[in-house]
Amino acid sequence: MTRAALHWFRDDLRLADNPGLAAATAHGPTLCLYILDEGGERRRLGGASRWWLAQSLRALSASLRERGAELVVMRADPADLLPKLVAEAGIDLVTWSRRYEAAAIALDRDLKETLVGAGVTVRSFNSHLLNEPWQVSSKLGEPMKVFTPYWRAARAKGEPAAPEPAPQRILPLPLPRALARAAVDLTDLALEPARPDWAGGLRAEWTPGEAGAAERLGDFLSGSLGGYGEGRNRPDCVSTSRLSPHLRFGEIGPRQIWHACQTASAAGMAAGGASDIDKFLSEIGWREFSYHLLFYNPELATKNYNARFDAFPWAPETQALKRWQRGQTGYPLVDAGMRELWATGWMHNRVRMVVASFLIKHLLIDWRQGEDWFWDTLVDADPASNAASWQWVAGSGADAAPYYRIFNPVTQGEKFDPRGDYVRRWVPELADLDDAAIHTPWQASASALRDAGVSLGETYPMPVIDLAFGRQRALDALASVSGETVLSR
Ligand SMILES: Cc1cc2nc3c(=O)[nH]c(=O)nc-3n(C[C@H](O)[C@H](O)[C@H](O)COP(=O)(O)OP(=O)(O)OC[C@H]3O[C@@H](n4cnc5c(N)ncnc54)[C@H](O)[C@@H]3O)c2cc1C
Repeated sequence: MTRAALHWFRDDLRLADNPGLAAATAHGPTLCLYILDEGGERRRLGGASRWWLAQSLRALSASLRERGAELVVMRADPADLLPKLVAEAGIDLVTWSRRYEAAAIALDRDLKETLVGAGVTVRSFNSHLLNEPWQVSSKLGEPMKVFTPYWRAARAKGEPAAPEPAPQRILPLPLPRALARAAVDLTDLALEPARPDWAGGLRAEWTPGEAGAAERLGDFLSGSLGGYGEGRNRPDCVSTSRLSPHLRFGEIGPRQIWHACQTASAAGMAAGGASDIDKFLSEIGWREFSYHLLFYNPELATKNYNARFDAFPWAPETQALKRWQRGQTGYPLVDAGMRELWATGWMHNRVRMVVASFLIKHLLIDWRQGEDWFWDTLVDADPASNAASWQWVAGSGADAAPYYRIFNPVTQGEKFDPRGDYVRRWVPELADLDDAAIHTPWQASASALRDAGVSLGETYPMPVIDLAFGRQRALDALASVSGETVLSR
């Protein structure tokens, strides 16, 4: 029997450290396939993610071509397409990297059953995580609910396997003639915005694809890893790796990041010391923990992890949500973050926490509205990390920040953007205010505002809500569902 393989690319858009691709190409001529599947139960990708996906597929296609293969792209229901394709092409091995959302798991399970029933070998692999959700558990064998013991247990498992290099050459398996017409050009997928083309800021900021991810990692290890433990809180400098969208689409995997940290450190090439590396890897640990939570709580993006929050008295829909989305709340740090998100598809973690807390607590808007907006606008919108992080800020999640921890956008700005550089970059109409007023324009004197060319209510909005009022309203709302009275602190 001739040997022929198919590797189905999904959230593993890379050649190196891709064990499914390696197994397929070692088996025989390989069909490299990506399917855009928008019909099933899986959540449709948001706009920024669709843009990223288009660039990433383009990069993957070019790397495959350099190694002799083609990326075949189709828009289809995988449950229909794959059995037909495998039969037509005489494929006897199908490989893929595992996914962890309930709808994807169900699809993969059913498909595997069908293919195996047809005599095809199906092999699935882990390329997305250091540890798959079921590999870490409490001493009683139960899912973990608290990050610190989770991460301790994960680290106790030892070093992750060393990443495999990319295959040098790939023997291509041509698409059978009967299905050739089902293949589409990337542009036919209409993943990128046309009119209006809002992606200019994304293009300027990012280089999607495996090579772009490797470059980001290299720059980080020799740059902002130094002092990461402290610096990671500063949105006014490049203080973190910005690897999140690359990880989201599997252009790089956590095993590669882990080993690159160790190698750079051993070679004296890492800008940071052991504590910076530990802190950085523990952030990768939060990503792992989020997948652990998602796997055991498939409705993490829509349902309160802590059911006590089901009765939470959210405020009725107002214009406030729109003002938050557009970066027009009148609080400079919040507005800077929301505008950075709109322009680049990304926002610094510290600012994500501040804008999320402001929406949920000061504006009393259901965290799901914020999660949804981030899902549409983030290039790193991730089914696990986005949902887990929103629930973390809301206080409804696992190991969450207590609901009564309410970030004050003014003091957060003064602490983490002390000279106002971040605000000046993203809220240019405030650029000429002096440092003392940059986070509180409504408190500036009339002459300071005039000198800076700021006219409140015209060139920049008045605050959408009074902070003390919003804070107390949030605490009262909490008391109504928990019976806890939290004194203002
Ligand atoms: C409300 C809210 C929503 C978020 N939504 C997402 C999301 O959709 N996708 C996403 O990847 N991250 C999300 N995060 C987590 C975090 O903000 C981003 O991962 C981080 O800002 C990405 O920047 P970086 O790559 O420079 O991070 P670095 O500091 O360089 O961290 C390295 C990697 O660790 C992971 N990581 C870091 N912090 C976290 C965290 N708190 N939770 C989970 N993983 C983390 C990311 O994969 C990141 O790339 C969210 C945080 C909040 C508060």
